[in-house]
Amino acid sequence: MIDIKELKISSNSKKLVDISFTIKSSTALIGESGSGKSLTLKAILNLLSSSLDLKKEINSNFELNFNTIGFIPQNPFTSLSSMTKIKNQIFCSDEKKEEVFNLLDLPLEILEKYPSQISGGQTQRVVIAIALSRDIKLLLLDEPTTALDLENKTNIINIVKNLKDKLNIKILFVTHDIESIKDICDDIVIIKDGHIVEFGKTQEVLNKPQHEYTKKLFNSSFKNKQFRK
Ligand SMILES: Nc1ncnc2c1ncn2[C@@H]1O[C@H](COP(=O)(O)OP(=O)(O)OP(=O)(O)O)[C@@H](O)[C@H]1O
Repeated sequence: MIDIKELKISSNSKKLVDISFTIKSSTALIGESGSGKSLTLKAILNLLSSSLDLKKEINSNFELNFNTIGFIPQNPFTSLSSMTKIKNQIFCSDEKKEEVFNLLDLPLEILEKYPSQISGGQTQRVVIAIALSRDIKLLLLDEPTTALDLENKTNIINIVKNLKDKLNIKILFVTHDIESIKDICDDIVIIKDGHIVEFGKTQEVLNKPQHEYTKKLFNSSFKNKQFRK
């Protein structure tokens, strides 16, 4: 379990984020634009701008650092170097490359290609492969489906679901799109203006949201969609 006991971020004494929550297995952090999701991820990754003030206390049974955390960004297209073959952007043994490519259903021929020669969905899967090529214990996903079309979005959601079942890694999935996490994350945390307004088991919160903000968020996300089980 990763216990974020205290995470406070402020800028010139303006409070931007003040939250605490736990990641037992897979947690979704949901909120509208500007609610503080990216700042939270950056703080966990130790990538917060030095102009911001941070108070952080996280308890976990492993050290949170570059080797133990994998990060999947919103836009995979800027993550890869365009002039370098994909095989030279993954730093692990050939056996490990093969293992993660098989896990992500990526053809091995892609290793010999340049990023411009593969599709958007494949690019996102390569970015996930790079994260999994290290022995990570926590996977952070920052709206990983935003830049993708519906088919690739469904694909990535299925892949992350599969990873969760197959690998012993914890997941923190940040998004404003509830649809993308409902089958992946066991727990859900709703964030508004840097504060948690509601949290609980995903299905329970989806079926019976308590806070007005959560209700509004769900209604706008799920207009005309059948999502509750
Ligand atoms: N470096 C910074 N200095 C000052 N304020 C900042 C800084 N970075 C972000 N903020 C402010 O902190 C708040 C939270 O920003 P954050 O980027 O975490 O939101 P978000 O929920 O990730 O939004 P989005 O979904 O649009 O990415 C916003 O009001 C933003 O303007």
